Amino acid sequence: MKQFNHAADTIKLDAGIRKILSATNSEISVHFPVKMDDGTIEVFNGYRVQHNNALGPYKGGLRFHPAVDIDTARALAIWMTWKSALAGLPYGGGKGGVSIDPQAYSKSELERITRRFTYALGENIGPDVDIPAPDVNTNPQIMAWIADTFASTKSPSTRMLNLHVVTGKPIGSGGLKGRDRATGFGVVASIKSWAKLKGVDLLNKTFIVQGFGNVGYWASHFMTELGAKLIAVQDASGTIYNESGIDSEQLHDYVSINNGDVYGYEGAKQLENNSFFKVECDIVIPAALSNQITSENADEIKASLIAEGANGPIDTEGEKILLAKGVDIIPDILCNAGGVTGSYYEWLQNKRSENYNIDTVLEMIEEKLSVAFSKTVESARKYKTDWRTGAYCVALERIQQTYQERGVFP
Ligand SMILES: NC(=O)C1=CN([C@@H]2O[C@H](COP(=O)(O)OP(=O)(O)OC[C@H]3O[C@@H](n4cnc5c(N)ncnc54)[C@H](O)[C@@H]3O)[C@@H](O)[C@H]2O)C=CC1
Ligand SMILES: O=C(O)CCC(=O)C(=O)O
Repeated sequence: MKQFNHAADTIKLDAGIRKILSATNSEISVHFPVKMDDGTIEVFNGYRVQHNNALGPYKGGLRFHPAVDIDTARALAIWMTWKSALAGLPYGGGKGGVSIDPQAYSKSELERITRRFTYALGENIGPDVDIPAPDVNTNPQIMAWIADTFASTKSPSTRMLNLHVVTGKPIGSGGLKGRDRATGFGVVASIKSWAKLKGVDLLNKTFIVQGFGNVGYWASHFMTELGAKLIAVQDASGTIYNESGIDSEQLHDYVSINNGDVYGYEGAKQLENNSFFKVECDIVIPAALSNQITSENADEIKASLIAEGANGPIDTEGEKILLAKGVDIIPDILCNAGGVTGSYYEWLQNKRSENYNIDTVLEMIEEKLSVAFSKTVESARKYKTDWRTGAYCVALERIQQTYQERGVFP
């Protein structure tokens, strides 16, 4: 809300529209029972926050993590509204999840948890209402279970018309070729736009990545393709470092047989977790959780660019320190918008009964992100402000225009 209020002041946002955008439209909290493998019953807490739908159906991921609660879902939903608006997509913002550690459950328990959660959300989601997608600890398999459960509640004649209630599905279930890599690809597309703007050659530039899941891995993959060198990775299991370079593909293979964890990878040495942001490098890509860079550690960062793959990785105090040091920050709502943009093409593909090929998808994503990057930089110049505020101003101006043209239902 601090970020929003600062941008709202900057563009002198209409007072009524500021009031509308300061509140979430709905906050759904559900408690649902699931039978465990041993026959006992557990009750889980799930959330879906729908912030604003002035531009189109609510859109945003579902997270399965112990830290998920209504506050987390609220912040993430609000960021989705700005992200979709900045990328020029016909969506509003929503986000949600279930408060669980998925590693503590078997695959069949996770399937039942997902299906009961979907059932509990009922008509609050739908292809033209609110369209979830993957986020932390959720994946294409989980999206397929959601699509199947939601569609199964419809009459046989309309069942197949409802599969695009979620995006990020497996390819065989209507998924988009390239959605798996869309977010990491978009992070690197934004870094390329930055490099072009600043006249920086990315060849041999060093980078470090926090989080080596969907976003962290694919960002590393595409950075490596450009000739940049990955030298440190941190995830929930620990921190690894190799100044000669870490092979992102080898690490990915290791992680996939090591329970998702980088810990123990032999091609790098282990570091203390609190040394990660101190690593000397050119680019930092946070691709894990929020509030990782704060007033406690912002000063340790030596890179010239932070590309926010994660949502909200830098808190407002940390950001002040970084900006004062002259560090460039590509803000989350721009930098990681490749994911929701890919989701948009999946949704369109399903609506139109089409199949896009992967090259077309990546080209379309790069084009949209490049436009959003230019608009952000122009807006920051116009308002003499930082890129995050510039990006928010573009998003708020688009939403303001919609409200001004359509009015508010009496
Ligand atoms: N998946 C997507 O399409 C999108 C994801 N994002 C954001 O990117 C971030 C990562 O999401 P995904 O890659 O999808 O999740 P993921 O579940 O695939 O990977 C999460 C990674 O973060 C690591 N992690 C968790 N807790 C950590 C901690 N305390 N310290 C360091 N690392 C930690 C995990 O070990 C894992 O490597 C999240 O902030 C998410 O909201 C943003 C846009 C789209
Ligand atoms: O793909 C989507 O719809 C949303 C992805 C997401 O949750 C995010 O951008 O934070």
